[in-house]
Amino acid sequence: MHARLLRHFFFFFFLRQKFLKMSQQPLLQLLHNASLGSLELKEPLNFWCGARVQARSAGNAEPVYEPATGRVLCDLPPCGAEEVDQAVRSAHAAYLKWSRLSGMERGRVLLEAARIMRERLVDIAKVEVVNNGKTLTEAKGNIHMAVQGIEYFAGIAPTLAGQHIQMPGGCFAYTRREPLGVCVGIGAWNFPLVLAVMKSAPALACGNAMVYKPSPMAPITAVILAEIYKEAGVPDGLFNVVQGGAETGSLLCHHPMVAKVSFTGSVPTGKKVMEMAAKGVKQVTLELGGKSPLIIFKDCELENAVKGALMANFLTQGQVCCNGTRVYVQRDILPQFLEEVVKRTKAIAVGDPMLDGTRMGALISRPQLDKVLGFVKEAQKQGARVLCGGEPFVPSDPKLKGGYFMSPCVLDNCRDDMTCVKEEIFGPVMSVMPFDTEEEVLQRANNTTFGLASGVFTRDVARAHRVAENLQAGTCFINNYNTNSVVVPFGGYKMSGIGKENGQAVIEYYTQLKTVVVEMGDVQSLF
Ligand SMILES: NC(=O)c1ccc[n+]([C@@H]2O[C@H](COP(=O)([O-])OP(=O)(O)OC[C@H]3O[C@@H](n4cnc5c(N)ncnc54)[C@H](O)[C@@H]3O)[C@@H](O)[C@H]2O)c1
Ligand SMILES: NCCCC=O
Repeated sequence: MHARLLRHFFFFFFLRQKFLKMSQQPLLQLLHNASLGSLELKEPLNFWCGARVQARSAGNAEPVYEPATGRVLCDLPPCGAEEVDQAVRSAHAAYLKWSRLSGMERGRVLLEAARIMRERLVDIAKVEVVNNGKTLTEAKGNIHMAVQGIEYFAGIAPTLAGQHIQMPGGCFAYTRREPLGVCVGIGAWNFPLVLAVMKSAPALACGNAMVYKPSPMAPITAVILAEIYKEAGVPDGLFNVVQGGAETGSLLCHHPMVAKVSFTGSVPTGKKVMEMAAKGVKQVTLELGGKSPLIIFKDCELENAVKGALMANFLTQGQVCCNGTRVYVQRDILPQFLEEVVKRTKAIAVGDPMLDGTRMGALISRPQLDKVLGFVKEAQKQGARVLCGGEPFVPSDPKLKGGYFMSPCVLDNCRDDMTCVKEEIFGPVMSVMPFDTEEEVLQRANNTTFGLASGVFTRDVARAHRVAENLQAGTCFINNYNTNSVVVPFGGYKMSGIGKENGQAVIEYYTQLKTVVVEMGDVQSLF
């Protein structure tokens, strides 16, 4: 009897050890070679104090879907006040250590993180495909961009410096660029890892800590990033992930130990975030939505303009904030433009996002798909003509039958007052309109509350720069579109946002400037 009990004890002890060992494996190792239709997520997706953490309560858990199949990947319980507090406190403790390192030391750790991410690029990209539905080709490009982002800010870290300012009588002042403290990042679902990196890499490079909340629709790769940072040598607690939706986000925005909120998402949520941050006089960066104009003049190189319009509308199933979805084409070339753009849109291979040849995967969710298809129907009712696409698409592979696919759509006969031209659709729908003069098109292009991006195709150099100057948008692409880069500042005008991400400009948004004034003589007192 005694021996049997002992055997049982050792058996369960062995199982427990095995389980503990498993749960300590990096998430990516568990997801190694992720594939569609098979991934099951049992591991916790929160991360603070340097470890993955199970949410306290499984209540209110929301399903996370695999967009290409419609399968449930996991149920995601949201973090509550206690968990948010733990994550913020863990970030604050790490910030006290990290902010004392030199920029060179911080940069070295970030470079190691970039090296690890590059080594695992394909595996991470596959997880992004499973969770987001975008094609593997695009996901690989996204992860490559994330690696570059970490490398870029690793390089910026040692260059952070203040100014020396001479004052009368040999006195002088100097400025110190200091971190803010605990920064919160809140992300959208369309570029899950890229957005987490675009916020965390500059934040960490500047000496801050971060608590990041991914979108509950694409929660996985942020945790992989947390594990990579840890492996690279950041102190435990420096980068944390809390999962949840609006309520968790709002707890983060209100937390008194948070110095800044960097938010990426829609305009309505951005307004709420700004209001919440205002209560604590916290800094905000808002990267919001857009309805960007792309202007194609008759003197353009037509083939490039057509390719540019496709790149401006159909990457990531059209779910890109800066997409040029209002395509203004000078009347003389409209027929040729439409013929070519429709031919190429019809040729876009929609389907299994893991396959090399696929160029369009699945939209993020069933409601998003329905919403986008609804925009197409509404456009038709308002007088637009569907030249191609705009229909649900069912791939032949039975595994993908429940996926959220649609055929990319080109709308002609559009007018500026139509819903499809005024509102952000966030799906693969291009609205095309004719114009006659430069003055007219600029007025129409700027007649919007958005101001994220814009584009112009012309061979006339003077016109290109004149149009770029007069477009009210944070970015203007000349003779291409969506050629964003980590080295170039990105951010919106008007209701599309406040602040910049990427490029050196972002340093301004993750640091504060302290002025030190030095007297070299005696105090001249009036009293
Ligand atoms: N400008 C940019 O760089 C950029 C980049 C990507 C996406 N976007 C925009 O994001 C939108 C699509 O993303 P989405 O649907 O995830 O946006 P969303 O506004 O619904 O959600 C964004 C994030 O905010 C969180 N959130 C929701 N309510 C909140 C609240 N009350 N307090 C705090 N957090 C809250 C969500 O959980 C999510 O993490 C589009 O408008 C797109 O243009 C902008
Ligand atoms: N470069 C990432 C821009 C994301 C917009 O949706």
